[in-house]
Amino acid sequence: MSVFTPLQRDELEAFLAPYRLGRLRDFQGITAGSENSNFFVSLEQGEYVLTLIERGPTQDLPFFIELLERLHRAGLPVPYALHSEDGKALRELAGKPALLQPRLAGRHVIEPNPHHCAEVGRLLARLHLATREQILERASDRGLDWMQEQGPSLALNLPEDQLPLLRDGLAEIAELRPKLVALPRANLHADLFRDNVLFEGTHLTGVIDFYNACSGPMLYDLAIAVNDWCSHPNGEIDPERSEPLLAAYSALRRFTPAEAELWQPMLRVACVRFWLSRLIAAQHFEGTPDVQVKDPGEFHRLLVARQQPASVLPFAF
Ligand SMILES: Nc1ncnc2c1ncn2[C@@H]1O[C@H](COP(=O)(O)OP(=O)(O)OP(=O)(O)O)[C@@H](O)[C@H]1O
Ligand SMILES: N[C@@H](CCO)C(=O)O
Repeated sequence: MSVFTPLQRDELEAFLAPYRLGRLRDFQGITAGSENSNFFVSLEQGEYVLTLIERGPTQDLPFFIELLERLHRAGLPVPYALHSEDGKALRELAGKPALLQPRLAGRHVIEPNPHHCAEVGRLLARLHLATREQILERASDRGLDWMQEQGPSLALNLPEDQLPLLRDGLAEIAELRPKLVALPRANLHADLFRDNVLFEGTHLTGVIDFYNACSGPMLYDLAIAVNDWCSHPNGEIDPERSEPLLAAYSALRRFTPAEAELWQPMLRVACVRFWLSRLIAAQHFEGTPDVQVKDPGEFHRLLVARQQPASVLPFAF
């Protein structure tokens, strides 16, 4: 279970009182998640999720709050920070920045089918369309510069046979950087994995965990999503899932020729990003009880598979 900061009932009750949502019925730490501490909180007036922010610069929290507020107003199924009676959305609990959000319905889908993938494509297009005219600027703290900074030292601990792949991935990012940053931009979720989306049947009911959200090239969000939602266990892309995802997206926002040209490299950039962050997480938390560590090897496999042309962006229709 990934609860880095355990809570006592009385400190939680004191924290919740100013929301005026009734008495605390129950609360429990959430087992999923690997970055922040999350709790399901049952109050007399409903079900909520409490998040204690465990990493990242706290000066960025107003960005997340404003982005989610805007997406909520645009009708997207996202959590948003509730305000306490004195008007505060961002508060503090156990020495950590803390947010209380409505609990969204639905469950994570581990084995998505083409319908789930089409829903994810539509959701991403709606997110980009809702923000691209008036982008809330925030550079990712795990962006291209971060990859170039972290990559070489993380490479030192890699098995010999994995080194060239990472080195080539970083060289490609350095070479393509000017083209990548010139692609059409919007606000991005930047972490749209299966464990950040909720479904009831094939209906998408929630998108959570916006703590990697940033401004950047929209194509990057698609690459992240396709890598996670549409890959076979051997790392290869499954066109039965990637094509509906990309088609549903492009029905709402057409891809540009520049995006089509950079699609394969962008899939690789997204592999490098999560390969590196998982290597860091494994270094810090491997063997730590109750902390979920995701396999860095998964993104090694995906990056191997992405050396061959993997999927085509439907920019022509
Ligand atoms: N608003 C919400 N409504 C319903 N469930 C939620 C909500 N927020 C979080 N959860 C549940 O809590 C789990 C962990 O949340 P989250 O993914 O935000 O954790 P994290 O540690 O910040 O992220 P991650 O490891 O995915 O980067 C989710 O998988 C989901 O089951
Ligand atoms: N979604 C990420 C973890 C949070 O950034 C991963 O699967 O590595």
